[in-house]
Amino acid sequence: MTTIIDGNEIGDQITAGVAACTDTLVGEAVTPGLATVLMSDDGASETYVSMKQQACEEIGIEGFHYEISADEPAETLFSTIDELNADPAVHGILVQMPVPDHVPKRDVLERIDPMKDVDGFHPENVGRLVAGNARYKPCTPHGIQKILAETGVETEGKDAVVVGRSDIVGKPMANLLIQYGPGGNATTTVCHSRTDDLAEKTRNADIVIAAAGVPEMIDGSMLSAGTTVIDVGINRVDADTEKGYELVGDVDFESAKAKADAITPVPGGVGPLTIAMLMYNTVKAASLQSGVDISLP
Ligand SMILES: NC(=O)C1=CN([C@@H]2O[C@H](COP(=O)(O)OP(=O)(O)OC[C@H]3O[C@@H](n4cnc5c(N)ncnc54)[C@H](OP(=O)(O)O)[C@@H]3O)[C@@H](O)[C@H]2O)C=CC1
Ligand SMILES: Nc1nc(=O)c2c([nH]1)NC[C@@H]1CN(c3ccc(C(=O)N[C@@H](CCC(=O)O)C(=O)O)cc3)C=[N+]21
Repeated sequence: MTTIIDGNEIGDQITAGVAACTDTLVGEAVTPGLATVLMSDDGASETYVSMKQQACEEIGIEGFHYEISADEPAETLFSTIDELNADPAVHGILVQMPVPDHVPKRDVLERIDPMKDVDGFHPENVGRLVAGNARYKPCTPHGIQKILAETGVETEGKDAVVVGRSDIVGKPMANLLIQYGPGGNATTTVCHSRTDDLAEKTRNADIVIAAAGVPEMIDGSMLSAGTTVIDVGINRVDADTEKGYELVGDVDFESAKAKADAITPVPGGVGPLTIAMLMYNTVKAASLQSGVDISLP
């Protein structure tokens, strides 16, 4: 029997632990605060940002939301970040990616105070992660680590294949998988659009993590029996539904399920963990900035 991993359930468990930490902080007169900044007219980005704000509300984290029109100069975004860096009520800052083409992404990430960088994208935090001394683990890869642990999937000594090398998902995921200790010690291959014979790589894997942004590109024929399949992809494809689209992953769910030992669905797989780990990092940020100790799950 293939296990269909329930990301909503695992996410809820983590969120409950984070909510308890929030209560501890509030009892010490520290209300964790998360600022989200959206500079895009993209519908999907708006959906994700509002989900993040809703999660804050449910847990008792104070949410601050900023919208900047996509045709504003980069300077407008920079000055918003400067204000949030200086605001003691804001412990975490998330600038929703992607930003418009005229805004230099690297300058945005470097502008955020690394102590408030709850995405973990600032070079200082990336460096710490690579050095094995992470402050804020990037939310999606950290969430995937939690999924694997909760599902009882051992990573040590296993062959893991990460499809995608983005700064948000692929690279930090591979870095976590090769760390020493629990959730790491995997022999990790990172594939991308220039990889020759991807199927040969994925067929040799015990764990496949698909984060390419290409609808249903990994199918059952590319997998060996018994593989754990983590589908990060969230693709909107045109469909005759109320919203006019349907969400599909980077994995062809039915054919992959037939081969897999365990598999995450889309939606309801990795996505809820990304949000849960963002709440986790925000509470950690509030603890680090206030000096109030908490024991995160
Ligand atoms: N569930 C969640 O919480 C989240 C989901 N996502 C989703 O995950 C997916 C990936 O996101 P993100 O990492 O930001 O995407 P990017 O577009 O930044 O990166 C995609 C990566 O996949 C590689 N790639 C593209 N096509 C192929 C191919 N045919 N074969 C092999 N590799 C390929 C690219 O290679 P190259 O570098 O050579 O161009 C690149 O490294 C998207 O669908 C996104 O919506 C993202 C974040 C969170
Ligand atoms: N600075 C920054 N940080 C991010 O973490 C970040 C970002 N930019 N840009 C875009 C990606 C994407 N992302 C998702 C988060 C949750 C779901 C999620 O919860 N999805 C639901 C379904 C959502 C729906 O219905 O559309 C699910 O999979 O069940 C998806 C995608 C965070 N990202």
